Amino acid sequence: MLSARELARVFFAGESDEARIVAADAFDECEHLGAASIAIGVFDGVHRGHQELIAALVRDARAHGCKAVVVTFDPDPDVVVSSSPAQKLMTTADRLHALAQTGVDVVVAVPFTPEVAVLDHVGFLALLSRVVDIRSIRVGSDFRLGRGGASGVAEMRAWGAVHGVDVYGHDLLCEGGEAICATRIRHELGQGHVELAAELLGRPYMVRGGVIRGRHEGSGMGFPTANLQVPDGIQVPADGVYEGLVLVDDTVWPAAVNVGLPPTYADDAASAHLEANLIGYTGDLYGSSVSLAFTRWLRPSRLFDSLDELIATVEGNIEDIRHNLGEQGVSIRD
Ligand SMILES: Cc1cc2nc3c(=O)[nH]c(=O)nc-3n(C[C@H](O)[C@H](O)[C@H](O)COP(=O)(O)O)c2cc1C
Ligand SMILES: Nc1ncnc2c1ncn2[C@@H]1O[C@H](COP(=O)(O)OP(=O)(O)O)[C@@H](O)[C@H]1O
Repeated sequence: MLSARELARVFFAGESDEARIVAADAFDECEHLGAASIAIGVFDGVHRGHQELIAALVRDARAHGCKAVVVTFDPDPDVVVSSSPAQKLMTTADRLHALAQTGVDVVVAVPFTPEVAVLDHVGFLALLSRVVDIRSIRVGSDFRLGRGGASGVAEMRAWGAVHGVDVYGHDLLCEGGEAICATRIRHELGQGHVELAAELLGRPYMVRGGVIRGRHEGSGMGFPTANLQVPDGIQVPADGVYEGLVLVDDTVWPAAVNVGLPPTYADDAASAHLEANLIGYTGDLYGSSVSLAFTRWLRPSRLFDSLDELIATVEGNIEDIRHNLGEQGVSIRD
């Protein structure tokens, strides 16, 4: 099992080192924050590439003797401008929370309204100047802003030259010869490659959800499962069986996870689509909110001819996980 500190990081459950968050609904009333180096982006996933860019932002701020401010959007612009938005790696709340743990001073969420969507860099930077006195700007080298992506690094540099603001186009961090980006991570999750996704993210992929009632058959089979309802629009890894970690209150439990309609019970509408057996847990989870991190792909879900075979196979998976992650919960506050 990971250390308490690492587990807290997986679930963004740390309480220290948190930056101030100016949420989108507080943007209009936000007081002026003073001089700042800023980074602008959506930052879905807050993956290793984002983390590297933000570490460079913190250095920019130090060099300019001012605050480090991450500027992001709520909602994710893709949800507003695209007719078929991608599944997201994080809710906005988690995105802001994860950004607030990167060592910056402030995270500002700009409300992504239709009016903001049409602004080019000149209009957008004027809007931002209401809350910060911009000293430097750092964006990914492929960054685009405005209607049809009208403004990029070159346009922002030209603006910076006039206003005495340094503009840095940050080279995208690569892994395996390819840039790390949210689309790539979504693709890997869609293939069930949760270990590769974790390598790109810098931590295991995590979703949160409420525990709902299922067919109540798990307990009878010897492995009760918490059925999770993940918010709409949030990506879930490909159907299959995984090893995972589940956070309940302050405790992380090793877990055996099934994603997708169980093939053996596919015609039962009450079957769970995402369920986890928490190893070592006894109690009632109905109605509670839990977080689930995917640590290892185990096998595809399959159709079993007999119940005994299903139970023996799942018990084998649980045994494997118990061996790998232990057989009890670990507090993240230790
Ligand atoms: C680790 C794990 C692996 C599972 N693998 C399969 C599988 O391969 N095929 C299948 O039909 N169901 C599989 N299941 C789902 C079980 O059939 C399901 O937990 C059981 O039917 C209870 O459903 P309920 O929670 O809706 O009562 C798996 C469940 C778990 C927790
Ligand atoms: N170790 C455990 N792992 C998961 N859920 C557990 C565990 N122990 C008790 N539970 C409880 O049992 C419920 C699951 O029981 P189950 O028979 O599978 O019913 P359902 O079909 O409603 O999920 C969970 O929602 C939770 O409240």
